[in-house]
Amino acid sequence: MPTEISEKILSEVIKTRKSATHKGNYGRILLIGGSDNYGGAIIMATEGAINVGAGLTAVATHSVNLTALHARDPEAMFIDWHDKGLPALIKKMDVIVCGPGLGMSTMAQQLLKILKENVTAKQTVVLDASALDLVAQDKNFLPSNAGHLVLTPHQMEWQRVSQLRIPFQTDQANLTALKQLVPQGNVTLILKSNHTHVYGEDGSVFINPIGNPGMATGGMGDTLAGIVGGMIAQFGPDLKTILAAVYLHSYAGDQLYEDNYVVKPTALSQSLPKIMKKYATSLEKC
Ligand SMILES: NC(=O)C1=CN([C@@H]2O[C@H](COP(=O)(O)OP(=O)(O)OC[C@H]3O[C@@H](n4cnc5c(N)ncnc54)[C@H](OP(=O)(O)O)[C@@H]3O)[C@@H](O)[C@H]2O)[C@@H](O)CC1
Ligand SMILES: Nc1ncnc2c1ncn2[C@@H]1O[C@H](COP(=O)(O)OP(=O)(O)O)[C@@H](O)[C@H]1O
Ligand SMILES: [Mg+2]
Repeated sequence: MPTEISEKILSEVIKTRKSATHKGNYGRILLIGGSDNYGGAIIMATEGAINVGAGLTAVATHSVNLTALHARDPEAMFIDWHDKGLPALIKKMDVIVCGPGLGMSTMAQQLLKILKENVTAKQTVVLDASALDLVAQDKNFLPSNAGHLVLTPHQMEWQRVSQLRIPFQTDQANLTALKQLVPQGNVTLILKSNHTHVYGEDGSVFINPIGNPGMATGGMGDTLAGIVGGMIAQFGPDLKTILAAVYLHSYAGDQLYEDNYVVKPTALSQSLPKIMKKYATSLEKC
């Protein structure tokens, strides 16, 4: 039976910030994605990362997305995904999130190749959306040399990657498929649904008991990918950080759903700093 993630994970993971710190202490994150059709996806992922407090956030995307990105999020740095400086930038990062709105083009494939060639064991890679669909087509795209991998498929993306049809995605089958995909085991699977399951590298299984159907709207998973990346950038790639990120996303969604019919991903991101302050403060008082 999976263990339920509970509210206490938030105060366990979210730390009150110390005075003698600067942005470099809260992690560097690069988000890669956003084709000419799907710019919104990488912007929503970026908003997730910025609003959980990543210290420095950079975005590698199609140049057509620059104005929209900077109009919404001047906190984010930008690099054209064709830029020859991308490999050097990847090397400077703590966390790389790849996939939201990436698409399936030759360029998208090239970007995954560049990521794989430049990532090191000190870094965490979060793969979402199109990046997972490309891995489903060719397992060589998996950046297995990263120190830690986090995969965030929805059920259909996981079907494509694991070859397990949705009704057959049981915890045991998912763990077996994950082991086959990443035999070295430095991987966490966040299998998204109305009650997301999280599979740790030690074979542990967790279920998220919260969340709501107001969250069933395009961009909600992109936002989660950014939240997961931003939390790891600050608090490290432990399973607890990942569980806290999943819980926080749904907790914020539930707060908004109390008096909104639909939960907009951008509104969810806006609400995160206040929620995090509350949980960090409660730890301070202990
Ligand atoms: N604003 C933007 O720029 C946005 C851009 N986006 C970008 O679009 C790209 C494609 O990603 P995608 O997720 O939209 O398409 P795909 O992978 O084909 O999945 C849909 C298929 O899976 C099925 N399905 C079954 N179970 C499911 C489940 N639990 N959750 C979800 N789906 C489930 C589902 O079933 P059906 O609806 O038919 O019942 C359907 O057949 C990717 O790069 C992404 O980042 C989006 O992020 C949106 C906002
Ligand atoms: N009915 C629901 N109840 C709870 N959470 C939901 C529901 N529908 C969607 N979600 C959440 O929204 C997110 C959807 O992810 P995904 O399908 O990748 O969205 P997108 O690709 O459009 O950004 C997941 O985190 C999922 O858990
Ligand atoms: Mg998605």
